[in-house]
Amino acid sequence: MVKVTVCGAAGGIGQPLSLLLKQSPLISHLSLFDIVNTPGVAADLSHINSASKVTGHVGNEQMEDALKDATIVVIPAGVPRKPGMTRDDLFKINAGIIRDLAVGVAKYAPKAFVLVISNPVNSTVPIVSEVFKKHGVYDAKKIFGVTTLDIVRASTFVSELINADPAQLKVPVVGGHSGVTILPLLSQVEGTNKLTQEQVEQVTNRIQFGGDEVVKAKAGTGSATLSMAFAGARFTLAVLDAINGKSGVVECTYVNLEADAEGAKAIKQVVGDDVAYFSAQVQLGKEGVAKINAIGSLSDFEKKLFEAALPELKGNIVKGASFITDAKL
Ligand SMILES: NC(=O)C1=CN([C@@H]2O[C@H](COP(=O)(O)OP(=O)(O)OC[C@H]3O[C@@H](n4cnc5c(N)ncnc54)[C@H](O)[C@@H]3O)[C@@H](O)[C@H]2O)C=CC1
Ligand SMILES: O=C([O-])CC(=O)C(=O)O
Repeated sequence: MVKVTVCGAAGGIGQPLSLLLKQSPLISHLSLFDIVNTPGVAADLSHINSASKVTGHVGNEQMEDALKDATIVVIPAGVPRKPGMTRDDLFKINAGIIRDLAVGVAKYAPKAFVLVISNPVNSTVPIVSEVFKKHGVYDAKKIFGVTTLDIVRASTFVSELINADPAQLKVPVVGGHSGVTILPLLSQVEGTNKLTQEQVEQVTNRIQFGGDEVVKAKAGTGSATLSMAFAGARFTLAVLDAINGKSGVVECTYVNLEADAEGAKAIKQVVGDDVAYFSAQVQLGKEGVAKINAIGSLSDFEKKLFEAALPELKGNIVKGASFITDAKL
């Protein structure tokens, strides 16, 4: 039995993400949790003729049923940005939402893989980790920040420039998931040597601020939901493939570097000892993180991007972790 619970399932990301997951034969029970509207979403999705069972759960009193025995918990719960806001501006509201959901997961599904979509990801992942530590159920190998949308965007934008197939083109994007902390490594992609430095800088900026492009176009009605649902489903299905024993599953994802002490060594040589969380190319296995791959070679331009990213990333991590370490749960 593979149960996947989506927390925030009635939202802009939650609904299309649940639709995509309903199509997967790897899932036997899709459990939809939110503070509103999940009975309707669940009734609707349950008419789709794929094998999985769909259940809807609303509010804290139904949280245990929603979460218990879950193999994977995906969390797109919380408020999205409006124009003019940074992802960090969401901390005020989303930190508390993520803390409370993490307490529920730590109590009712302590062995689940937790996939955090809610922003600011750079801080919400440390929040989940610290809650799990306080409950004595922490396993760094199983808690992931979903940065797949950065990878999806990078494949799209770069392939337009080098005339490649976007579905096949892999562009590593490491670091964090906000503005300058998003670090696309174009120099590692075959075919990008054709680009001028100006093109490299422009497309790097577009990847870093792709979220803002959508926020602006949606003009106050929210941020990326459909492309995020696609990216979230891709990452969830990759985790499921790895759980099912598929080898060679590698995705960029934001993890605590403790998840692979050996792999972390090479990364820390580049980012320093005091960066606890980093999105890297991660090999996924049955137990979660199997190996964190090295960052690889960087161009001079990319080295400068790292310098700009690290102070903000470290600040975001400390802000998230101390929200829990300084609190009583
Ligand atoms: N990691 C990434 O790449 C991306 C992250 N996001 C983030 O995802 C989050 C959700 O975005 P949208 O779906 O557009 O927002 P939305 O407002 O459309 O949906 C959020 C859902 O969360 C629910 N919710 C609120 N508090 C809850 C709680 N305590 N328990 C369960 N559910 C709760 C709401 O009722 C709502 O249905 C935002 O924080 C956004 O910034 C968005 C795009 C990309
Ligand atoms: O930009 C936002 O606020 C939502 C997000 O994380 C993204 O689209 O990458």
